Amino acid sequence: MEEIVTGKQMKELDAYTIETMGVPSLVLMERAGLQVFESMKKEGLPLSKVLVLCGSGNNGADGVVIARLLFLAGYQVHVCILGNPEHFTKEMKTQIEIGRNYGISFVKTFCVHEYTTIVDALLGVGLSREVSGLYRETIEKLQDFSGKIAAVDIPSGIDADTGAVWGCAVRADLTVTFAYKKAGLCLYPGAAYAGKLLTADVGIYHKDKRSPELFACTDRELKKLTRKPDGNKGSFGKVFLAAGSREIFGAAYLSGQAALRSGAGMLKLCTPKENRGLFTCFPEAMLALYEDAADMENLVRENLCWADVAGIGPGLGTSPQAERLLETLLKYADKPLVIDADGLNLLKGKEKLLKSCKAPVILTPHLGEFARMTGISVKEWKKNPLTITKETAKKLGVLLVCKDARTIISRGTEETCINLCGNDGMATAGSGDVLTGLILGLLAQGLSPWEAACTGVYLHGKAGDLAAEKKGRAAMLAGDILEAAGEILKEL
Ligand SMILES: NC(=O)C1=CN([C@@H]2O[C@H](COP(=O)(O)OP(=O)(O)OC[C@H]3O[C@@H](n4cnc5c(N)ncnc54)[C@H](OP(=O)(O)O)[C@@H]3O)[C@@H](O)[C@H]2O)[C@@H](O)CC1
Ligand SMILES: Nc1ncnc2c1ncn2[C@@H]1O[C@H](COP(=O)(O)OP(=O)(O)O)[C@@H](O)[C@H]1O
Ligand SMILES: [K+]
Repeated sequence: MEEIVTGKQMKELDAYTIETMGVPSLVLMERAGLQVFESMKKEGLPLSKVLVLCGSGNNGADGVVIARLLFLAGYQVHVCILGNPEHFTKEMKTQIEIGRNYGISFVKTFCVHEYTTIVDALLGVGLSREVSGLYRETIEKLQDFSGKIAAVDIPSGIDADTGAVWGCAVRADLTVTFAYKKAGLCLYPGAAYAGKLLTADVGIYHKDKRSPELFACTDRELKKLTRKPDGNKGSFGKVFLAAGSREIFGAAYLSGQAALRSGAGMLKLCTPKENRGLFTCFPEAMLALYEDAADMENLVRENLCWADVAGIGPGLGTSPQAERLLETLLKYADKPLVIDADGLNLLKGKEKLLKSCKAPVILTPHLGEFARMTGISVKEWKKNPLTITKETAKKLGVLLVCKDARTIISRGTEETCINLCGNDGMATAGSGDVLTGLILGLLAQGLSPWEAACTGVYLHGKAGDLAAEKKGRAAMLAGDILEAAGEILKEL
């Protein structure tokens, strides 16, 4: 997994490295500047004439280092320092003095069109208020700039914790962030302002390995998924999935296929009797058919005995049968239960039943479903997604997967997972059904609910990226994500 930090945590780590480990602040800064300089070259930014815009804090001081390194390498470079000299940090004063000794050019005014690349070192993780005055005017001027922009640590104007824009912000082509990704670079809109995001090691260190509060999955988590050579279909797990309705059949098919494609041994689909004929195209699935609400109790209890994991929701509809099915599952489930789509819509008013469920419950709402379920608007969630997801998970006593361009996963504890892969091609009908199936498949193979949710979302995102590569973001279908998930697991 990859740790992600807030601005405050980053400042604490900086301070620890400097004060406890004894690494001078200027050493960290030199490494930071060098990493940005090297990245700009490696990424092929046009460096024939560069302007470095610096603020009065240490982000600005990094900027002066970058200007010096460019100057020494023979590039034409100008530095413009904004901000009140009375507020310069001690490192900033030192860097200006060193820069003067080398003879780099400091300018007071500039015309953006003269430059091929601009380095944004105005504001870093120390941004503390709305951007106004000269900083704002300067950031607005960059909107007309047709060259490339490289941001130091974080695009100026982006909140390091939430990704929100403080009045206005720099739209970078490249952001080189130090030591850890900042939460604000992972959440939208900050993620969009960052452009290509690189994380650079500058020597930040902490003796005590803390478990991260916020993290993203990486391929390392996927590589933990192994098959047992002597396993059988029982040992790879049995999935019971209540999905599909008279009107909708495809969702059950996609979800069920995803459960099997992610490696589950057996699948039983619980669906209305009149759907029987439709499933001839899905011979791998067993069927548990129901006719009316009265059938439910025995059917659910028998199948819960058989299954290792249960899911409900994709294409389920909101009929009285569907509602009864959900209630019965909540009443009797003693194995992990995943609730998605219409299962979530039917949950409204059933908080008590949900809380009394003996099984670990995973809810996978997209933001519309989340808003209907909780009364918290999409706008409100987007302002503070990490905290709201955590508090809602805690309040409901569930593991919550809030699906969005950056899906957030919480079980109400201190640790939160954010997914950094995937793309807008995944905003296509049935994509969420595939995710439900993947999580079920991983649960069936023995992953804990937390591992299955975090790894399942990551696998889904990776599969979305592979599908986009093959079919294009506009043309890809949920079925392509499903197929790609299988290919990714094969590559492991
Ligand atoms: N040695 C280290 O620790 C290392 C640190 N590193 C680097 O340091 C950066 C953090 O530096 P930092 O803490 O000095 O904060 P920074 O982001 O420069 O901003 C603070 C300044 O901005 C000002 N200001 C704030 N809001 C404003 C607004 N809206 N509009 C206008 N001004 C505003 C604020 O002004 P004041 O409140 O004093 O008026 C203050 O002067 C970090 O991102 C990384 O790049 C790396 O080199 C690695 C080693
Ligand atoms: N812009 C995006 N970037 C990355 N992932 C996305 C984006 N839009 C949607 N997704 C992902 O696609 C899936 C859509 O799920 P959902 O809305 O439930 O689809 P459906 O109900 O049609 O099955 C979610 O996992 C979501 O995180
Ligand atoms: K910056």
